Amino acid sequence: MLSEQAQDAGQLSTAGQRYCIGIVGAGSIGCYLGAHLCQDNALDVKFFGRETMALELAAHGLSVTSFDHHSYFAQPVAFYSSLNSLIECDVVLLTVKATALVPMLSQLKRFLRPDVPVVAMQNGIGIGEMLNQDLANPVVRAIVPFNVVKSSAGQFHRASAGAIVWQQNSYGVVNYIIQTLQQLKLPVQLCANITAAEYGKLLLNLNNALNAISGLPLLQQLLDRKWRLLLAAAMQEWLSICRNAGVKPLAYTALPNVLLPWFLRLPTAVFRHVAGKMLTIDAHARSSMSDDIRSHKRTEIMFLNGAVVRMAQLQQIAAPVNSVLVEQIKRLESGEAALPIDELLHQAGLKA
Ligand SMILES: NC(=O)C1=CN([C@@H]2O[C@H](COP(=O)(O)OP(=O)(O)OC[C@H]3O[C@@H](n4cnc5c(N)ncnc54)[C@H](OP(=O)(O)O)[C@@H]3O)[C@@H](O)[C@H]2O)C=CC1
Ligand SMILES: CC(C)(CO)C(=O)C(=O)O
Repeated sequence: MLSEQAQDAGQLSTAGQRYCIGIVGAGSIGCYLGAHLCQDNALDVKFFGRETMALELAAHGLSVTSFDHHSYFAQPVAFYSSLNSLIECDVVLLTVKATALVPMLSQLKRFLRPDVPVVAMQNGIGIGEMLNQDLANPVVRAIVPFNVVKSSAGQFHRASAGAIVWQQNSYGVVNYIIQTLQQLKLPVQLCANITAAEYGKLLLNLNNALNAISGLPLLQQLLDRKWRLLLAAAMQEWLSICRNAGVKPLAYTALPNVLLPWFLRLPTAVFRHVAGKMLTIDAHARSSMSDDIRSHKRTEIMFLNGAVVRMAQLQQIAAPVNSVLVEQIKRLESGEAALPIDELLHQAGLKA
């Protein structure tokens, strides 16, 4: 049964079955989505992740909040630091970072039943292909457009807006999850052309590296024209590659993608005015790559700006701006400082 709030919104059915959902990689995105799904008593939600997270959720419960004031609390949370219980799952929401996929694959192969759909929620391109190469299970892609940050022990906060894009699919359990989230006021969008959805999200994620290099909160970084000039140039490179590849990236903002670079180059006062609602983002939000750098973790750079550089090489064109960004993130990963913005603009051949 769904909670009262969800029941009010319409009819859902599990056809009498109690679905068991595995959230594999219970961090920001996994805990945020999992807390929503725990509101539905027809679902048995199991979280798989690190022991430190298990202890944290045992002590504090799991709560989620959002910039739009929707909040949920879940306790007790069924948390496992070993993956053995994956065997019970009817579906997996795979929410580890893209960098953790390879070691995770062997575990999934070992414990998952072969018919169980795996929903891959990573940022980046080529994720579905990578999983399909090594995993017999069906893979469904889903793309999260909003930002989630851990705000305190056991608490995850959605800091920006947007509907999760789900690849159209025929798996009853996946479609049940989609409807449940929608009824719990977490917007969803179904998409037949998942390549377009991935490519469109990558356009926005090109800012993850810039945000990490700047060390600033997203809002502050976006309100600085020098950083926007770099982002506009990085986007321009990716849009040219998409055009050459014959893919029209899905738009995640109110503006058409092709206008984004122009829009970013506007003077800040005009940008702020025109952006209006597009800048609905908490003052403290940062990209997930910025969080990785601050916690000394490996970043997803090779799945983002690194993928742009690889595709540019395949198309035999240059992507100097994204190459500079990859280089800078590698510096940060190895503990060196990144170059100042004026130097970056210079290296990228741009003038402020
Ligand atoms: N956070 C955000 O705002 C957004 C994130 N995304 C994307 O969603 C994906 C997930 O990101 P996010 O939730 O931020 O990542 P997190 O790092 O917060 O969560 C992943 C969790 O999985 C754990 N983990 C990794 N490998 C294993 C393993 N083998 N066994 C158990 N636990 C494991 C990690 O632990 P440890 O760190 O110790 O390895 C971590 O706690 C990424 O691809 C990201 O780009 C997309 C949109 C927004
Ligand atoms: C939501 C967004 C675009 C925020 O930067 C993101 O995908 C991330 O942080 O990884």
